Amino acid sequence: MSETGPAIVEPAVIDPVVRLEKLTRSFEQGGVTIDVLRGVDLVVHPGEIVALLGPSGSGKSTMLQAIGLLEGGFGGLIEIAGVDASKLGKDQRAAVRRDHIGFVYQFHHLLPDFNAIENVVLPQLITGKPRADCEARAKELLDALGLGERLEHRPSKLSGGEQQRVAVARALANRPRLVLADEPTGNLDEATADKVFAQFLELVRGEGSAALVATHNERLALAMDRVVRLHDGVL
Ligand SMILES: Nc1ncnc2c1ncn2[C@@H]1O[C@H](COP(=O)(O)OP(=O)(O)OP(=O)(O)O)[C@@H](O)[C@H]1O
Repeated sequence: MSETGPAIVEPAVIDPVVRLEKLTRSFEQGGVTIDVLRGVDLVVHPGEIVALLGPSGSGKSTMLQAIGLLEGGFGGLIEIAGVDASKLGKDQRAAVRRDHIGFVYQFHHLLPDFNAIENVVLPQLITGKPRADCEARAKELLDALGLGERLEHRPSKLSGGEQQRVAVARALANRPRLVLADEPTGNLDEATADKVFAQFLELVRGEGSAALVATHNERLALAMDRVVRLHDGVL
């Protein structure tokens, strides 16, 4: 021990991946105002995998759109990786999405004219990374998802579960700090959904990303680190 005693180690200050405070969103429909989100508070920490449950129409997708910085019209605070989104313009929001967030939807939204590996390479190319590195990363992810023999297949030649696994690889390609998933296995039969979701969780955990997963499925929710429920516009 030195004369001055042991070094004092300051705890590292790590920003939450997501911080919402009093998030609100209303929609006008036929002259009626519907208050969908009425003051949602949420913190998601780095590497944490959170299930977002709630009945149909409770606002789960609306919440993911807010966090994904996909739409305006929200009240309250939305902070992503320590950045206050309300202070950002359109291009800066797009940059935060590109650098920090990966998306998986209920339907895969893969580009039909590109094969599996190309679908995972494309979102990486816009970051300016060399193509060979993008391809190596895509191959690594698709291999990990058991699609090593399907790299050259277009989406129409893949099964529903395989298509969704390519979508998972695409979401993780740029090593996002946060994955937003909206019913990621909602379009699959139960057995396939369980298998794909287990692979999704393993990969997200292995990558150290945080995830917020909207689902109706209580069984899937139990496999995650924490469950939050949206009810009457609040968590
Ligand atoms: N662009 C919009 N214009 C008007 N109303 C909207 C709009 N988007 C969503 N809503 C309404 O907001 C409410 C919440 O919708 P949202 O899709 O977020 O719910 P959800 O919990 O994801 O539902 P589900 O589980 O069925 O997907 C619904 O009543 C919906 O009709």
